[in-house]
Amino acid sequence: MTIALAADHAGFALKDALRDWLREAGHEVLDLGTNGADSVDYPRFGALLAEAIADGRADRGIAVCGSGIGISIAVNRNPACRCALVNEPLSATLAREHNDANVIAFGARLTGIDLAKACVTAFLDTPFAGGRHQRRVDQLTAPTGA
Ligand SMILES: O=C(CO)[C@H](O)[C@H](O)[C@H](O)COP(=O)(O)O
Repeated sequence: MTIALAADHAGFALKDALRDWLREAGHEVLDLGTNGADSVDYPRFGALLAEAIADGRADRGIAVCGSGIGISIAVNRNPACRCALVNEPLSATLAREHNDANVIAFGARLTGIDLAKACVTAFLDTPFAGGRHQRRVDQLTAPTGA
């Protein structure tokens, strides 16, 4: 499984820490930037991450900005992505079980590295439950939304 990561300037340090931790654990990682504290715009990095999911370069994604809000909105503009903003591990577990989320987002100004690692572990280890949840996920991508 290849995991893509992207962040704006507010999220790059948490993104880099998660990238290094995932690589040390043996995961294939695609780092889409940004790679420093110079101010950049989260829509661009959210779109880069979403495109990597949509074209198959990555199976899962992790998006980080200051609050996690802006970049999760940006990722979710791409219909290939179901991005969940998470602040604690149960949300990451439910995002997988119920929503088949393929991207999670963090707010680096709100969530520390240890909590983020626990969320990522839940995100990577939890399968989609299917069943009634599949019907609802299908509705997310249906042309009418119904
Ligand atoms: O999009 C956001 C808020 O919804 C992110 O937190 C951004 O990282 C934030 O807006 C960046 O703010 P800054 O003052 O330009 O660093």
